[in-house]
Amino acid sequence: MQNSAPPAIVLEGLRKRYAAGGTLALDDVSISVQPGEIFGIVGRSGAGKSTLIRCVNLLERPDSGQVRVLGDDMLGLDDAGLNRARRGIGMVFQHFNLHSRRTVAENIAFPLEVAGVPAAERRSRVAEILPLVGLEARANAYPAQLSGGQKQRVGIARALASRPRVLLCDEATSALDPETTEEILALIRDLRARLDLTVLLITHEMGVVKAICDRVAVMEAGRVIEHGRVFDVFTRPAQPTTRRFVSEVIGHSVPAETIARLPAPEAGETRYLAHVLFAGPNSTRAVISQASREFGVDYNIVSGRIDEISGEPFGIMAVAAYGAPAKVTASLLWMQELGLTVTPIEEHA
Ligand SMILES: Nc1ncnc2c1ncn2[C@@H]1O[C@H](COP(=O)(O)OP(=O)(O)OP(=O)(O)O)[C@@H](O)[C@H]1O
Repeated sequence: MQNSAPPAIVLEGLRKRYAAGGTLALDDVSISVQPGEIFGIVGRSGAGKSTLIRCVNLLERPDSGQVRVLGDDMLGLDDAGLNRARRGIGMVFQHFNLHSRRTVAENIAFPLEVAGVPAAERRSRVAEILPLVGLEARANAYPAQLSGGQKQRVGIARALASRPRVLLCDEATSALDPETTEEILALIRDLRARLDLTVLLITHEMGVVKAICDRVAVMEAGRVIEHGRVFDVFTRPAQPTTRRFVSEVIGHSVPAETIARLPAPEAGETRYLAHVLFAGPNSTRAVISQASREFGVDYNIVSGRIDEISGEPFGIMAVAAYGAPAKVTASLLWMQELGLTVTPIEEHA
């Protein structure tokens, strides 16, 4: 998705402090999103994600820094300019934010009504959007009659009403069950391709990033601590926080019964359980047997599987290493130097 076109969104050196003397919600944050890209921002609660995404359409104003969207210098626009620019930026919310007394069609038409679009044009635009989100049959339903997934489809349709080129998704699937989450993510991916959208999303779930993002930035305490192609960040996370996020998705804990069946370490030895993740042509099996030979460490392979991100495969193994503590450590460091990612497995998880 990288290309030479100017970025659709550029955030540069953003700082934001809500209260004098309070902590920085954004501390020198810079990201740039290419046209057509799905860019994810992931972080724990309080990391600054909402503040950041709300700075894109200036629902929140940064104290300093630059915000450029589709070529507009957002902070330099007057009210009329800002209204125009905002029509090019749709936003989808976690809790849908629908009007309960308006039908699906009326909810979708709402932003057009606010923008003064004539009724006939509103109707034809709504008729155009409903099939895009699979809601043709529910035009006259009220939000209370819809499932969570359908409500979010309305939220997405409303965000698309003014034909934006940029879609901001603020935890758009966090209120949905896993199956509905998958459906909505597939819909967003499909709409990106059909409507040529650029998507910036925030989430606390690495599963969402793995499912649809091209690139990701990881936030912590108001800063971007790591960013890159999703495949690279998943297979070679550099920061401990990123490693924890990644292990949520690809390093599920090994069942206690499995661990109980593993031999105990002998006197003077240690047993170290880890996930070993590899990408590209490296054969994990060869690495494991070489590590065994060269470091005198026994590797017991507990489980192994192949997964993929954006069509690129990678392998993940759970291993138990047995040997003298210093040798086990040295062998694992050697694997990391080869580019494999080693994450400890909690024995009590
Ligand atoms: N309106 C506000 N007034 C004061 N402080 C705020 C406000 N909004 C956010 N904050 C503070 O700014 C920091 C970043 O919050 P933000 O909501 O951007 O993080 P987040 O990563 O989106 O977390 P969450 O998922 O919980 O919303 C936090 O310390 C938060 O308490």
